Amino acid sequence: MIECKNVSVTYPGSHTKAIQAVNLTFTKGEFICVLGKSGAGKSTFIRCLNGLQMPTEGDIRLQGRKLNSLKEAELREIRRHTGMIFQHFNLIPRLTVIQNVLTGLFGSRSSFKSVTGLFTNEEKEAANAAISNVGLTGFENRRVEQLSGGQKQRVGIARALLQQPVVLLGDEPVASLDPGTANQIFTLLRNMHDDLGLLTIINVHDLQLAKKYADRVIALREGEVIFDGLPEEFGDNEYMKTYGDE
Ligand SMILES: Nc1ncnc2c1ncn2[C@@H]1O[C@H](COP(=O)(O)OP(=O)(O)OP(=O)(O)O)[C@@H](O)[C@H]1O
Repeated sequence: MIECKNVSVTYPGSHTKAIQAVNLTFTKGEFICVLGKSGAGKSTFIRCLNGLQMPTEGDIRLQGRKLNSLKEAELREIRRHTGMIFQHFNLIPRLTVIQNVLTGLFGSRSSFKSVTGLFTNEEKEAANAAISNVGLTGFENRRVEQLSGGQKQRVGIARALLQQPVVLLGDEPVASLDPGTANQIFTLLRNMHDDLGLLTIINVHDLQLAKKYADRVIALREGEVIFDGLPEEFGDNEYMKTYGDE
């Protein structure tokens, strides 16, 4: 479904590669966690997968289509079916839960309709269904700034759900949450993944979460893939290689 061939990214003005020569294939149905120290390249990699960051070398193909040769409109179409959730939620604090969830439709609407906030009853019903799916019924008209971190991330997930995603990407979506809430969010993501048959790829700092929820673990170190395997194969040696100081 997604194929990365020799993918490297060098940021302008940098002498080192944020990710280097990454060769990976991801298929529908896989729930993958990406591990690595701060600065290992996890965010850069995730951003490459929805075309927010273009590789400076190599190719990424999504369902056979090469991302770096697509026109902006085609890229938008791909992003429309790629849900993305973030560490800091990327919500609009002064807007309500349902207004934030409806922004998930922006990718599929004309900019005029988006800014004027005209949504059909059908779209509002779909948003309410997504809100119910993440357990936030009753909060539809609450301003997001009044919610807890876990509730905010549920809004972020509902927004992604409304996009009817094929691929779900997460950039440290539980890094700002306490361990109990982080587990609840991962349970929700895993259930959603299983119900919808998604490809899910999530960056995470917490190895225990990766081991508990993922089918496959990938570890990056200084931009290189140093582990790609089953969670149970990621032992003490792999931990040291990923997080150790040498
Ligand atoms: N916009 C940018 N411009 C220049 N360098 C960048 C940019 N974004 C990231 N980098 C550099 O690229 C490398 C990888 O960063 P990246 O954010 O992808 O790592 P990460 O594993 O997600 O880290 P963290 O866990 O701290 O978010 C780092 O050395 C970082 O300083």
